[in-house]
Amino acid sequence: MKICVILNPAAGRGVAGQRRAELEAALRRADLAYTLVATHSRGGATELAFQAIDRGFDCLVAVGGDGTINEVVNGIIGSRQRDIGDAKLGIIPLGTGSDFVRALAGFSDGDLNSSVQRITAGVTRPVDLGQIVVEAGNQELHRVFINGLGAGIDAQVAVEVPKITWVSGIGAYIVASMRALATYRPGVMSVRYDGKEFRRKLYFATIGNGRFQGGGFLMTPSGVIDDGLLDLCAVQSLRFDQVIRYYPKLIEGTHVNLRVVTTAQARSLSIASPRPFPVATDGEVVATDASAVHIEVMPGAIQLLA
Ligand SMILES: Nc1ncnc2c1ncn2[C@@H]1O[C@H](COP(=O)(O)OP(=O)(O)OP(=O)(O)O)[C@@H](O)[C@H]1O
Repeated sequence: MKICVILNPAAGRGVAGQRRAELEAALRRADLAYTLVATHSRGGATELAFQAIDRGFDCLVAVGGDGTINEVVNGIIGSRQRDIGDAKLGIIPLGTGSDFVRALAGFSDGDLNSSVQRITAGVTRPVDLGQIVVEAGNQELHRVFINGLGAGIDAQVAVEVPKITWVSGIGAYIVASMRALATYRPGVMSVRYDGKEFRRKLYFATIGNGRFQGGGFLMTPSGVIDDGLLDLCAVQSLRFDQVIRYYPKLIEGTHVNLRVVTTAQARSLSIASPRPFPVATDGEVVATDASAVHIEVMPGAIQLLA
């Protein structure tokens, strides 16, 4: 295995960068031959993944949070589709939310030694991905996600977070959620999945491959990352008092029993609205003015060192 470690020093609010020396010591202790590259900007991990695969690396290790994993996975799938090469995915989770690894047994955010051991062991398992086409303005955006997609107010939170510079960390997410709640105007959305359809005023429609989103919310409790299916959780437009009452249910996943919530499992889904809506994948904003997003499962599309 020719290993390229792709580190996002900004992940985990800079903790990933601060732990670089510790990470390299763990990799050396494990006697792993590797090349480490660090990202320099947003989206940088996708480009670094392309370059690594082009240079013959067949194992890419994403060091960071869900956004970094997402960028590396997009690099792997993009390279495969363009016949440049292919690679397995390793993960060393050093993120803020690290929602994807929450669904994986044995993974623990910040635990460098056990993450490195998993890469040394070299055992892989196939994991599903979601392939998306977003229609926004005159553009069609193509991406894949590994953990989940948000359309509506949950994506609006991802839009608001970077604007809040006067509070850091989790505080920024709380303020961003408040702002999104205060400003987001839910529109009528049409949701189609495997031949069924409903049209309703929605707060958001979330698609989960994994189970957790938004930094630990059990959004799609039936999500299984290798079942060949994606899980839908669509929440109707709510009154403020309902938001307050229902919000805690997201932590345990009991929101799925509410009448205002529609859940389903499907291989292919689409979300459309005459009112432009934001879309985020794996916590990163893809578009702020989408009119439609089409989502298709890619069963077992990536080999994860697990
Ligand atoms: N060198 C860099 N400087 C600033 N931002 C970067 C850099 N490299 C990558 N990024 C961006 O950092 C953002 C956050 O990365 P990531 O999602 O991995 O960490 P996180 O937000 O702490 O974790 P999580 O998504 O699990 O909560 C991504 O949008 C990514 O594109």
